[in-house]
Amino acid sequence: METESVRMESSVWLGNKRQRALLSGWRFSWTELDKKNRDKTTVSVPVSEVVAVQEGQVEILPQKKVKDTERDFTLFYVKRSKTSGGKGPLWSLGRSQFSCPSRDLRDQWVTQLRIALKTHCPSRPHRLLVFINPYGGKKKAQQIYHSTVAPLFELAGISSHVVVTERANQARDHILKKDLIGFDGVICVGGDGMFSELLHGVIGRTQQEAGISEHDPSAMLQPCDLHIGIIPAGSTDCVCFATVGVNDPVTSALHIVIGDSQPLDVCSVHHRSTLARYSVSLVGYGFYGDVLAESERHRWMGPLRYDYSGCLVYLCNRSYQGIVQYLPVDSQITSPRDNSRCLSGCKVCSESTERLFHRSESCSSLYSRQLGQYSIESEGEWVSVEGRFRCVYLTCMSSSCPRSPKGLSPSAHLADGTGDLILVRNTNPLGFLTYLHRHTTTQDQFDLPFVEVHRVRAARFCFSPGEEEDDEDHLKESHNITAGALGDPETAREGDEESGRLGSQQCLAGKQRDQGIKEDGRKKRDYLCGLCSNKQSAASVWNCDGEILPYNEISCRVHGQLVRLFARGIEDDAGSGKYREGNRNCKGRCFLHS
Ligand SMILES: CCCCCCCCCCCCC/C=C/[C@@H](O)[C@H](COP(=O)(O)O)NC(=O)CCCCC
Ligand SMILES: Nc1ncnc2c1ncn2[C@@H]1O[C@H](COP(=O)(O)OP(=O)(O)O)[C@@H](O)[C@H]1O
Ligand SMILES: [Ca+2]
Repeated sequence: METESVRMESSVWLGNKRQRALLSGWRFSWTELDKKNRDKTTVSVPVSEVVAVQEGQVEILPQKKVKDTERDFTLFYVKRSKTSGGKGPLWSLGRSQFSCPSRDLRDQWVTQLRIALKTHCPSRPHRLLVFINPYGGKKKAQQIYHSTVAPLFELAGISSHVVVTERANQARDHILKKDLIGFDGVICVGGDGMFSELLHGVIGRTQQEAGISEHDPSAMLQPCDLHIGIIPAGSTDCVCFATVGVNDPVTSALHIVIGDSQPLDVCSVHHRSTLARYSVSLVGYGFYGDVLAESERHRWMGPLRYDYSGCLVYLCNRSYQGIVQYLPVDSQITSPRDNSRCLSGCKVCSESTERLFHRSESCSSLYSRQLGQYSIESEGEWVSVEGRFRCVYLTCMSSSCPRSPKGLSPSAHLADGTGDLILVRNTNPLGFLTYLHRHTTTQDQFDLPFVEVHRVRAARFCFSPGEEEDDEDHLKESHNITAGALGDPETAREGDEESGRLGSQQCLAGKQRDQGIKEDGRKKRDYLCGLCSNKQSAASVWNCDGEILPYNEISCRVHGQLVRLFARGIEDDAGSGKYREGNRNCKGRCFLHS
C-alpha cells in the first residue's frame, strides 16, 4: 500500500546561518542561504538514517543535557567518516540544532519528522535483549555498552533488557528457553564466541518452534526472524568486521538503531548424524585448529593470544593426512577467484534471495538457474581430494577481520548460499609463511601452487586419527577440552557451569587459580611436545568459529540466508554518504540497490 509522503519546507537557523529546511518523501535536507537568498551548501539526510528528533537543544554525550528553548529542535542522524584500507566507513552520531521563527513552526517540524520516521522506518527495533560478556576481549564489554551504546538506544527510544553473563552458554540457553515475546532482536556485546551463542540460540529456537530436527543433515532449516546485533568487544570480532566493515561499537549500535538487516549464510557441522555446531566464519582443521587449541592456554594475554599461538604453531610445522569431499558450484557461474567483493546491496546475494526463497519466474539469470535447488545426496557430483594438508577450511563469508583485512576468502559472499573451501597442501615452512603473510597484504593468497579454493554447497572431511589417538577421548584430553566446550549439543545445552571456553578459567579463584596455572604449564609442555614431535600422524582439532571440535570426521552444509543481522554489509567509498534504503523495511527477504 502506498503511504502518503510527508512534505514540509521553511526557513530555519543553524547557529547564525540561515537555512532552507526541506522534508520531502524519504529525505530531510537543509541548504545554507546567502544574504541574497541564493543556495550555498546542502546537507541531505535520508529519513531512515535519522536517529531521533527532540525538542530544545539536546546533547547526549558525555551526559544528557536538555535546554528547552521553545523555538529549537535537535536532529540526531548517522554521519559517516572515511577509513582506509578497504574498510567500511565509521558511523558516528551527527547532531544539528535548528532554530525556528516560532514555537508553532518548531512543533510542526518535530511532528512531521516523527511522522516521516514512522512511515519510512516501520521495522526499527523497539525492545532488545542484550547479553554482555564481561570477560571477552580486553574485558571492556560492560564499559563499552554503558558508556557508548546504551545512550544511543535510549535516544532512539529503544528499551533494553540487559543480562551480564555469569557463565558460558548462558546467552544461548536464555534464548532457547526463556519467553522472548516483545523482543525485536538479540544483541551480544562480546566477540565471535558470544555471537556464536546467540546464533545457536536463535537457530535452535526457530527450528524447535518449526518442529525441524537440527540433527538431520538433509533438513531444510527454517530461516530465523529474530535479528542478531553485534557490539564488538571480543578478540577477533570477525563476524562484525565482515558484515559492517569496521569494529566500532558506535557504528554497530547505529546499524541496530536504524534497523538495518543483513542476511547471512550459515554452515551446519554434523558428526555422525548429530549436529555438532553451526558456523558462519571458519570451520578449519590443521593450523587454525591448532592455533585455537594452543590459544586457550593463553587467554590471560587477551586478543594477543592468537598472535603468540600462531607463531608457536607455525614453528611446529605440522601437516595432516586426510580426505576432503565437496559439492562444487559451477565455477563458470561463480568463483572465489573472480576478484569481486561482496558489498552493501550485493547483486549476487540479492539474486540468491530470489533463488533461495522465491524461485520466481523473474529469477532467470544464469547464476540463479544454475544454482537452483540441489540435493546433498546426489553422490555423482561430489569431488574427492586426498592428501597431506597444512590446513583445510570452509568459510561462508570473507571472514575479514583486523588481523586479515581481506579475510580468508576475499571474494566470498555473505548471503549467496555457498561457502568457500580452501585446501592448503603440505609445503615447506617458507611457502606456508608466504601463504599466511598474504592474508595480511593485498597479494592473492590463492595464487600459490599448494593452495586450492573451491566454491561449494557442502563438504565432508575425514582425517586420519593419530597413532594412538583414534578415539575422541584421547583428543579431548590432549587438547585439554571440557565437555561443554566441545559443542556437544546434548552436554552443552544443559548449561552446566563448567561448559564453554572461559567457563573453567573464569571459575578459578585464589589458590585454585594458582594451581590451575601450574597445571596449565604442565599440560602446555605436554601439548607442545606432542604438537612439535615428528609424529606426523597425530590429529588436529576443528576450529569452528573459535570453538574446538575434536572430531576426525565431519560433514558441513551451507544454509543460505539462515539468519539476519542488524547490519548492511560493507559500504564502499562510493556508497558512503550515498543512501541505500534500509532493506529491513521491505518486510520480506529483499534488497534495494544503491
Ligand atoms: C602467525 C600469524 C598468522 C597470520 C594469519 C592471519 C589469518 C587471520 C585469519 C582470521 C580468521 C578469522 C576467522 C574467525 C575466527 C574466530 O571465530 C575465532 C574466535 O574469535 P574470538 O571469539 O573473537 O576469540 N578466532 C580465531 O580462531 C583466531 C584465529 C587466528 C589465527 C592466527
Ligand atoms: N560470564 C562468562 N564466563 C565465562 N565464559 C563466558 C561468559 N560469558 C560468555 N562466555 C564464553 O566466553 C567465550 C569467549 O567470549 P567472546 O565474547 O567471544 O570473547 P573473545 O573474543 O575474547 O573470545 C564465548 O565462547 C562464551 O561462550
Ligand atoms: Ca556465502
